[in-house]
Amino acid sequence: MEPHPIETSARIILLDIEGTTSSVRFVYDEMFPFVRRELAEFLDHNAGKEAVVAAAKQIALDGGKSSLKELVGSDDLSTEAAQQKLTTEVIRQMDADLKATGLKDLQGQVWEAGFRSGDLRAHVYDEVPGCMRQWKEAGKELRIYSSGSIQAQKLFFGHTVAGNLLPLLSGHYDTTIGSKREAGSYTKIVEDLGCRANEVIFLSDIVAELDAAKQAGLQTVLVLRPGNAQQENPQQHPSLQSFAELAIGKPSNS
Ligand SMILES: CSCCC(=O)C(=O)COP(=O)(O)O
Ligand SMILES: [Mg+2]
Repeated sequence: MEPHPIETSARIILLDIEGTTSSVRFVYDEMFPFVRRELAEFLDHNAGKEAVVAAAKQIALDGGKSSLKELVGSDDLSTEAAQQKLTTEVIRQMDADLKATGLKDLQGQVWEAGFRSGDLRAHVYDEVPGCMRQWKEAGKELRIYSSGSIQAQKLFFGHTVAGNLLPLLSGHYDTTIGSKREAGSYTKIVEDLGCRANEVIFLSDIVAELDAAKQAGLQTVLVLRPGNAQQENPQQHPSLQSFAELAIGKPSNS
């Protein structure tokens, strides 16, 4: 039996990445292990860069320290000892699967070499590129809201298994605008977009994120992909297994 389409007249389609456009497995089996493997060498070559020190400072704060100095014993990362202490904290935060801004910033910087060399090619589900193109041609604006940093999002969509999808995207949001589980973050996104909340439809694999978006007045859709974590109370949101089930441009009942 054909799945029932989800009809929406939303003008802006806001997409999550992990578990929505792309498989959780790619992130956990390829992207995160890349960081664990390459971090020490990355720090060896890049520890003096302002962007790396800025991420390290945020990692220290996100980890409950008052400063970088409290975490690594100095205000910079010039010594091997400081780099090792930072590495230990990064691994601790990754083991805890923190979606913290500093960790995501540093991960994005480490992934850059992987995406540019071709070691990493971002997974997207088969129908995703075609649907994104179709939506864009129909006049919809496509944007990303992910815990992955904006830099990482651009690398990701610029280097997918289906080629460069970045030109299809009109904008990006990450946790610098706020947590994906807080309604206020979606209100800020709507303010940035300069539209009404119900002109935006948010697609995600996580009910807590959709609850927050719905509270802010956005339309929401739960994306069910193989390997996604089981969600509690999913019935609050319409759901789909493929982007092809989203029927755009039709009257919305929201
Ligand atoms: C380019 S995003 C890499 C994956 C990642 O780090 C992440 O946290 C994705 O989380 P999402 O909010 O997209 O579910
Ligand atoms: Mg997700």
